[in-house]
Amino acid sequence: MEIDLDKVRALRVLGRGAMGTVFLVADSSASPASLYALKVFEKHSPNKKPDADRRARWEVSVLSRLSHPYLPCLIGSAETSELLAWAVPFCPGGDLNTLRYSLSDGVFSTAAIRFYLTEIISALAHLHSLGIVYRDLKPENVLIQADGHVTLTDFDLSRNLPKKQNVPQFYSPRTIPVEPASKQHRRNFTRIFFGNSPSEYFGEQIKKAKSARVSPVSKKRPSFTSHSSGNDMYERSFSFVGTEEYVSPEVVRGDGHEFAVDWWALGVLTYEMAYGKTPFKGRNRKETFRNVLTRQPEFVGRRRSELTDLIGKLLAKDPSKRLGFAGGAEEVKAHPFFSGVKWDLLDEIMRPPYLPPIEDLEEETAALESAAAGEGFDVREYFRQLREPSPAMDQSTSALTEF
Ligand SMILES: Nc1ncnc2c1ncn2[C@@H]1O[C@H](COP(=O)(O)OP(=O)(O)OP(=O)(O)O)[C@@H](O)[C@H]1O
Repeated sequence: MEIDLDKVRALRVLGRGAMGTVFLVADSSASPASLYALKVFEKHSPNKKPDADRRARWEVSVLSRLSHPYLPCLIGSAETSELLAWAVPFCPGGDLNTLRYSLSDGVFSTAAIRFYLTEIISALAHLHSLGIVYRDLKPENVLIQADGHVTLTDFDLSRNLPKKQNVPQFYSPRTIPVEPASKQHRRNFTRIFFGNSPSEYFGEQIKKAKSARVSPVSKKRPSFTSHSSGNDMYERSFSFVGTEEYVSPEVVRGDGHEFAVDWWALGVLTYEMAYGKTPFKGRNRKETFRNVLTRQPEFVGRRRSELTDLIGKLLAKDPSKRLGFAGGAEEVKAHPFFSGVKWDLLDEIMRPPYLPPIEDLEEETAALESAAAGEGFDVREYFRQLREPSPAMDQSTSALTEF
């Protein structure tokens, strides 16, 4: 659907990321007016990351293919000479990271972990079935819908892994760009998208780490190789992307990676939900990556259980030994931690452990009322004023730009 930006009033900024600004908007072209999240990418922003244009369009194309209760759908998009904007359903419940911080002890109960994992696995299974590897699973990207169920967000780092055909051979080493931490994360997470091997970045450190590796890594490698995952042959990607504490050993090593990176990230996320911290965090990035390569997760204060067994299997350093590598999502679902889960009836049977507070939900009604009363601002004007602030800048927009 083509969104008519003349009919859209932005009510507030929901968040900012490397790719763009996300607004809560009311669209009066529908009757009654509808509320959604509008992600806006500025085409000519001076802070634009290399390749951002392609990644923004990629995100839109991924969204247009999704149809799953725990994944966002593309409501519509709009493009001007300055902006690319796309709309997805608004999730009023915040994200899993914020939710964890709101808990008194900062960790989820085993039952809550099982609930969230089943929905995330179900969403990953759908992505993988489309040949899409997500590559950015972390609590901040797990949003909570109004009914307490999850939605994964942020697909600009995802990647299509085409089935093996004629394997392209191209590989051009270049300097490794590290994305500056532009996003106001609640913790110091920097997303990384290196073009190729990170070894230049690591220097000596990676060599030390490499010497501790169990499986030898070929020094000579093509940009793509193939292997069998489930019933299909998929290529592997060699780009170095992800979020520091969530990147897998094969990404750190620059070995090439495929769907198993998502199962690794699921292991990190599960650990964080259970222990309130990620398993490999070091004092700096180099130490974190060395830990990713060499250190085993510590299960301090917890008896060995199906949960710790699941985490250990998802965090297998060798991707070919990792849960989910050979058998995909079905293999992960079959782990004893999920015994009794009715995977086909998740929405009907599973009750969310937490629901967004009623005040947060009432925001929707209030937002629609204020939009009907003519409040809000034009997103095109918002960016124009950011570029050329004028003394006459509208008070409400001014406050929002300082958000
Ligand atoms: N559907 C939504 N409902 C509510 N809030 C949302 C929604 N989508 C995104 N947000 C908010 O906007 C923030 C930025 O969104 P998103 O992560 O998609 O942007 P990004 O530019 O791709 O970020 P990143 O730097 O992680 O790539 C999120 O962290 C979240 O707080």
